[in-house]
Amino acid sequence: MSIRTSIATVSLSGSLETKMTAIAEAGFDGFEVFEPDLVSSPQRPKEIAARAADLGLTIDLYQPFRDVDSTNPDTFARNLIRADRKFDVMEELGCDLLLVCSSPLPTAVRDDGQLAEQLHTVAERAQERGIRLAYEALAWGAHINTYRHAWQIVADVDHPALGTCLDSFHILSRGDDPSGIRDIDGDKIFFLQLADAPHLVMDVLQWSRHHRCFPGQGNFDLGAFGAHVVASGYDGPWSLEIFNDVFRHSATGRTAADAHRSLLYLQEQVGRYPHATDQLFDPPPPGPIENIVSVRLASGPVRAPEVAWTLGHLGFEMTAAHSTHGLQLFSHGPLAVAVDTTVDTLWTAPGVPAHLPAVAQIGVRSGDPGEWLTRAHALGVPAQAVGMPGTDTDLAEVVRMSVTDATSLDLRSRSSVQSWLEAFDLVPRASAPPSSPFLTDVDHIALAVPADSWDGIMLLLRSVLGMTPHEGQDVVDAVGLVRSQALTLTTATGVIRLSLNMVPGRVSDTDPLPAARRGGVSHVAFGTHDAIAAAESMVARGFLPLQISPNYYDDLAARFDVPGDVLATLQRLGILYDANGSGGEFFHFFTPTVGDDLFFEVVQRVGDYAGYGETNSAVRLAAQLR
Ligand SMILES: O=C(O)c1ccc(O)c(O)c1
Ligand SMILES: [Mg+2]
Repeated sequence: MSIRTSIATVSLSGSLETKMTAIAEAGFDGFEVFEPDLVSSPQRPKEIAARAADLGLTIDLYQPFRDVDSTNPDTFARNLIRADRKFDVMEELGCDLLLVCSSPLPTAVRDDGQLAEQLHTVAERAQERGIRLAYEALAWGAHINTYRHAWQIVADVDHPALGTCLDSFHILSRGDDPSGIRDIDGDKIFFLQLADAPHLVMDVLQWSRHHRCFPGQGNFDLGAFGAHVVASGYDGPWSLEIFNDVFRHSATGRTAADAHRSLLYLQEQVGRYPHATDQLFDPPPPGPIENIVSVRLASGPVRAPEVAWTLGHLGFEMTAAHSTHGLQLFSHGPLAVAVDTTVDTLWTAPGVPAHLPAVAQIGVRSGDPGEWLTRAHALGVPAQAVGMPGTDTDLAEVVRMSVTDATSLDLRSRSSVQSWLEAFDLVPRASAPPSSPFLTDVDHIALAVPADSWDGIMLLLRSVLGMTPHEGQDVVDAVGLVRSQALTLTTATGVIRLSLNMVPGRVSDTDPLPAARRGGVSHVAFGTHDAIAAAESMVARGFLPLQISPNYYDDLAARFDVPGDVLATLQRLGILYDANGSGGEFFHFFTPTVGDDLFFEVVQRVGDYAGYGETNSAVRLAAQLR
């Protein structure tokens, strides 16, 4: 037996029919009918039931009610009549579980005894119709707003047709301790709703109605939460109830697929706790992984010279070109950057203009890409084994998955990295690579992602790869706001760091803002042991440092004890600085943007500095926009 998966129709966009189809295709077992979806549907409840059955879906819960109890006797009497009519609908739907939320109204009953009495009355009537009630505490309920209090009332009523519904959002948003769930009789938990959310400081009702997301997309510890639920003995469906403004207009099928993946991922998380049930989905573990070994940039023919020129400043030299694929290989010490100069290499969604240049491919070395393929497929990610053009590389040597519409992640075996390099003309276009390389590795890659792909990408990186998200960041500057989120993965050979950037909201392509602001800017950051020496070498190659405001260096002098001569050098070379208070330091500098949407960074980490110089982002953006 496996855990049954379910999702509330409110979590998806489109008509009820569209939602049901997507829910079935994504692999769910059932769904919750959200009242407005039913009321606006042209299908009668019987037809909805028939369609659900055709799709192999059960209707697990119906939620037409938020305010059953009332201090006004007339209102309560009217609510009972309303309940009877809704029981009729449920009979036709073939659904026997009704959600009852704690009332947020001023007329909510505030006396536990009276509330128990009213719920008992409704439970009696439900039982006559073969229906059960699941009572849920809303975080903003007028009187009942904690799961413990809701459970207390349910225990007091002690009626077979009344149980409780747990919703992770209402519990975790309040900072409540979920461990008390272990003490609830699992048979009396009639339903489980799961939602994640990003940490936000705002009114809890607005937070709930607009910013919930799927498990693995936000900041709640749902693994621990799920372990408490398992310990209670609950064995009903795990259902997603996600109110999210972006999902309301995103592609239904893609959101449903992400939703289902989130429940698989959550089960894997819960399975790491002791005494977890063997009903939990247990995907194949992550494969071996090392570091980023190659980057492929889509530049197109027009931007190619500009990209080559910038890479030249960074100390890269074009060492080879691909005979048939329009690829140029730039090398610097151990680093390989392939520049794709063809016109058709940037895949974008229909109607989305291809901004160039872009990070098209990130190559990561793995001892066994095949293991990643198995894991990705188990989690429903359409990863592929690909062959290298011009080689007879074994197919399982490279495993590719799309991260964004424009960027793929390639897991490459050691031999495929070699054959990838060998696929280029062996006749070098330039002399030997620079004798003393000053860049050591790819420190991090930042990808600009569209707002409606953000949550799906987070889930992909966290679920399949097991990356860990860090505190998100909003960078506000003269022309708007960029949200950024770093994720890391500690590997056998170091740390893979990716960061996602987006400009929240929809900005049209005809917007007078600089193009770079439409979706944030991507960048590739190379590591160095000595940022000052690296910058000097680059200046010797013709690099013009970004002009950073002198005010920034005045501020540095005020915040840190940087010696005056070092400060003068940093300023001359356009190097920014940060320190973490425990001896860790960070030196970094940037190229201007190449085209509209890409730049490069050089970073030096000292000690245990683990950040990205986030505090300097606004200064960097201002300098690049000038
Ligand atoms: O926002 C609400 O009103 C609402 C309704 C039903 C739920 O299960 C819930 O968690 C929230
Ligand atoms: Mg709920």
